[in-house]
Amino acid sequence: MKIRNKGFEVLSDGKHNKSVAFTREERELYGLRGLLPYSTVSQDVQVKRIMDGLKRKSTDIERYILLSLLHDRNEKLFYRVVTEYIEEVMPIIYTPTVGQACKEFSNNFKRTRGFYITPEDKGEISKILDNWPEDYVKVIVVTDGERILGLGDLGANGMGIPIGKLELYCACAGIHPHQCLPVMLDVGTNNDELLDDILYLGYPFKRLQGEEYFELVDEFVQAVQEKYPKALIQFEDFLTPNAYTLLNKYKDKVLCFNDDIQGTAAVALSGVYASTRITGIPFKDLKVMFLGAGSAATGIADLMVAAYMKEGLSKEEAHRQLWFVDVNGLVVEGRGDLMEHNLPYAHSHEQLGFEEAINAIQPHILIGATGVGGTFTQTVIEKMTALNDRPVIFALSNPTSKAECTAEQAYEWSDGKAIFASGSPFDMVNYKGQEFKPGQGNNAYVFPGIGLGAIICNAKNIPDELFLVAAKTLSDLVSDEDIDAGALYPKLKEIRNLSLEIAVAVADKAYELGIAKNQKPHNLRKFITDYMFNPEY
Ligand SMILES: NC(=O)C1=CN([C@@H]2O[C@H](COP(=O)(O)OP(=O)(O)OC[C@H]3O[C@@H](n4cnc5c(N)ncnc54)[C@H](OP(=O)(O)O)[C@@H]3O)[C@@H](O)[C@H]2O)C=CC1
Ligand SMILES: CC(=O)C(=O)O
Ligand SMILES: [Mg+2]
Repeated sequence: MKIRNKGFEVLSDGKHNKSVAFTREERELYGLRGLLPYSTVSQDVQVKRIMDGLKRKSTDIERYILLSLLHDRNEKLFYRVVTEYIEEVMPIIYTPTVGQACKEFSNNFKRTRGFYITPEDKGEISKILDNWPEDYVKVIVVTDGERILGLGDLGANGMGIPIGKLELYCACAGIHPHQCLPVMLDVGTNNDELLDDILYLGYPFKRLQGEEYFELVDEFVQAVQEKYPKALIQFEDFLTPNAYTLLNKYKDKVLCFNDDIQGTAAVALSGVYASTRITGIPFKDLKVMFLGAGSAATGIADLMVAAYMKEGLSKEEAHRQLWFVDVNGLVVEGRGDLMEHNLPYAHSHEQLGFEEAINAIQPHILIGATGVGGTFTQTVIEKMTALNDRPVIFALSNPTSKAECTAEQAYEWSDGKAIFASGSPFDMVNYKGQEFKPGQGNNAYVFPGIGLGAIICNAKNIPDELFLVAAKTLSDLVSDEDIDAGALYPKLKEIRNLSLEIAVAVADKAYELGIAKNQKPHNLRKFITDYMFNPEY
């Protein structure tokens, strides 16, 4: 470790600070004598102090604040805690608590993290980007805060999402923290409550829209390309029409992806693959019904089409296996209210309500991505159970309050038959004396590994093949023991290894496709392992 500062500056530099873990020699060297209490403790003991501190807090938002202050104070200790206790800590730094943290972002704002761009920066984004202190940014997560989880337009308060996603990049895939850049494209908000709140810290105007909006995003993308030409841009939580416009504009030219469309697709497809090991239904025969026809659901369907085609189905046959229901009922031909991404799935059929549609289509799998809690009612789950020995139910909406149904409801209403996964975590459920462990169908299982693979090989772009290979790799890592327990995903505590395996597969595929700009290392797995950030002192 190279530290140039002395004394208090060392202790207030989160990147290097070890606090009471500084040894006698280090205290002498960095001018810390007299500035710390006598005892020198190990990082293990510091981890224990933090975990004890978390237990003493009475709410998750207080735990979020404790961890966020730790992140500022001592980066390595923060990542040791997150890496070692990922199952306990992920629900705090990520969904569901990050939803609450975003709502309260302005109120709880203490120390800045990340980069803010507003319409006032037009023409100067490149210049102000020079204020960012790091030279080697590799991963950028950017949002404009218009669709934060299922919570709607949270404006600049949505900054909690890029921060949380990048924390997962470092903890789950070992990206180096100084190579991460959270970005808030603060183009205003249409949320009147925020605009009326004197504590709101964002750009206090209505959202920039149309041409001007896309020009600002374009200037940002160009500025990043110039300053950090190897950086991956992850678009996150944009409103669906903008999410698609931006993805279609940049996906072939820039190293980027939309996590809600493509990351979610990979994690859901992985769960679908795994479900076939439980139900015994061949993948190509699966009929899937989506509730919600936005970016998350359509992204999944589009990747499933590619997966079906790999199994020999034609594009048209693949589309026919996938059915959507939205607020206005079954998505069918001739409906005048559909968006472009819905059209391939608007089949010739009479228009029906959700429950009638389940009866008519008889899906094996139900995937909810509505952003509306409770939309999988008891009747819906009972209908799915009447049609299937083992109905597969994904309630993907976040945070927990927006889940289409809870884990407990899925198991109770299906009399223990449902194979269930949700976007936000649920605890184990005991139903009629049997223990059920719900899976977490969240893109957090895949985006860190996909991003790691893409930056390691310096991919030109991220085509669908890379998401397909990520999905397959993850599903192959679900153990027989997990499958026997009805789980669709491996245990979260294995996430670092899962991300490594996904990264290897993604980079390998990029080399095979000829889109990797870096030379292929002799031993790709070792090369990636050697790169990965280790939070131990
Ligand atoms: N688990 C995971 O990894 C991920 C989960 N998500 C979650 O998915 C949710 C949706 O995100 P996204 O697709 O981007 O949002 P969108 O707003 O694009 O999509 C929501 C869709 O649901 C429809 N809808 C709303 N209410 C109902 C209802 N009562 N019945 C049927 N359909 C309804 C909407 O119709 P209309 O437009 O007509 O209102 C729209 O088609 C969010 O909660 C988000 O947190 C997203 C990404 C990843
Ligand atoms: C998980 C995620 O990306 C979302 O809910 O938007
Ligand atoms: Mg998202």
